[in-house]
Amino acid sequence: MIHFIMHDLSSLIELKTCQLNLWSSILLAALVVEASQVIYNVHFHPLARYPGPKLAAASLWWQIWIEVVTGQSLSLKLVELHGKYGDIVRIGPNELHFARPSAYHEIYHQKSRWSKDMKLYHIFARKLSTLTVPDYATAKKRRDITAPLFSRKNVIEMQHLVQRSIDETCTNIHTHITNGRPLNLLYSFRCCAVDVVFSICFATPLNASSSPGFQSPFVHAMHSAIPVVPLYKHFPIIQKIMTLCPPSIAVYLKPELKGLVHVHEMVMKQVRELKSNPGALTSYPYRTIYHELLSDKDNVPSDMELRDEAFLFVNAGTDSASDALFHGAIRVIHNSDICATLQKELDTAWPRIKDVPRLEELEKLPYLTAIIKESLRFSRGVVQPMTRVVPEGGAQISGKYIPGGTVVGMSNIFVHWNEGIFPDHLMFKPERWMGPEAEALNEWLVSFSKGPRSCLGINLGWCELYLGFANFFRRYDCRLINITPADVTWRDCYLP
Ligand code: HEM
Repeated sequence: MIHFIMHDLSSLIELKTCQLNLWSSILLAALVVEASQVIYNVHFHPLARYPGPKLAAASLWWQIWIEVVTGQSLSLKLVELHGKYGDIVRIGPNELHFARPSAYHEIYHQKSRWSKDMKLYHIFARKLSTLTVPDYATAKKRRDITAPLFSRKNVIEMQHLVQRSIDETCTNIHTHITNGRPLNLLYSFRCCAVDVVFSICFATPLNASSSPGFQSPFVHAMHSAIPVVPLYKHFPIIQKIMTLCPPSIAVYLKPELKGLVHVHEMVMKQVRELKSNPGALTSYPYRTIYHELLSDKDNVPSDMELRDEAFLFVNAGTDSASDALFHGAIRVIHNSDICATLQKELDTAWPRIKDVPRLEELEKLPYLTAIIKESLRFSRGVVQPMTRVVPEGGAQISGKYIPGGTVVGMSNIFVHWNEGIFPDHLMFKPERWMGPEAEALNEWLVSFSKGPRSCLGINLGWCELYLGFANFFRRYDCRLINITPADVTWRDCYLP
């Protein structure tokens, strides 16, 4: 008996030792592979001759350290790195970042057919949308479908919808004023912008602009979801798990997401109704994205494609426009001379408050136009380098040959903060956009990006900014309470 037990015990020990040996061999093999990869990346990779932190060249963990562990802004870190290493910096084993402004036009140029780098663009849970489709050809087809909705002609026709959301925002602002309560400017602009997207794109009201205190649960949810972007960028698995998580559990884990879940259900309901009964579109008061997306009977998008496209427009159209309004407005309010000059121009062009001018008239106002451009320059838009993949055969960027397959990008702050182009770049100076030399400056306003993947909603964005600034400063005299523009800090999470 004892003999048998001893025998079993020794086989068990042998098995355990064997398992242990197996695990240590696997671990050792993994370490050898990783170490060889690091040696290859640093010394033999085609990008090995480009300067930059050795750790960044060695492994992706350098970016994870910067963005996820220490919570720094990649774009701000890049300012420091370019100061040290020059115009081109290697910021990943296969990634280069550029600082010379002319490189912006070389990467995001109109003739470029370069793909988006999915390491960045998978951060969007909505994979099937125009923004997240990586290759040029597929994206072009997708863009062409909804482009008529965002053409200048259509935006001019539909501007009353933008004005309607602004009027609703102003009614809510009025309630604040009569109750003597201060206004959360960022949230009021966010609510207005999201309502514009809902009315133009879906012909469905969200009524965020009327929410008490502009505390729309949806806007709140969107805002609280942004800081998680760097984590999703580097650990897509976490995002996948969160996407698969049933809404009730997601809300239980993060109650702020309630508004997002509600809107998700709202969008899905509209999508399912239209898929089962496309004829219902004839009862809509005007054309929406669904009219365009469902127009090709031979190529009907899936429910998921429709949902992803819908969410793209909400995401793309909300923060960008409202951030520009916010950053511009606080700077205008902060500087009484700028504010007075703007209000004088608006009072002259818009003498009777009830006769609201049209976009076409506002576009002729030079100071308002200059305010908008300077606000766009200050608001940063998509601040993270929008990464693209250099096609086979390579390309010339910043005077250097860049091999095919390299991921390249440039944050817009390297253009908008360039002293040579924008002297005193940290000062809000609308005048820089006026006068004889100002025309040449337009090429350096890159908030909407450039090239075939630049902003599809640019005309709508401009419309919101013209009507938004004009209405706000024609109707109200404001002052900042317990805050100056310098107090507004930001962190790069794709958007600021
Ligand atoms: C001031 C307002 C806006 C700014 C500054 C802005 C900026 C941008 C930027 C920089 C991109 C390129 C993103 C990238 O490649 O990573 C982009 C793309 C896009 N924007 Fe805007 N945007 C604004 C408003 C809007 C609006 C109102 C809409 C529509 C409702 C919109 C729809 C889109 C779409 C569909 C794309 C994807 C284009 C593509 O990938 O081919 N944007 N926007």
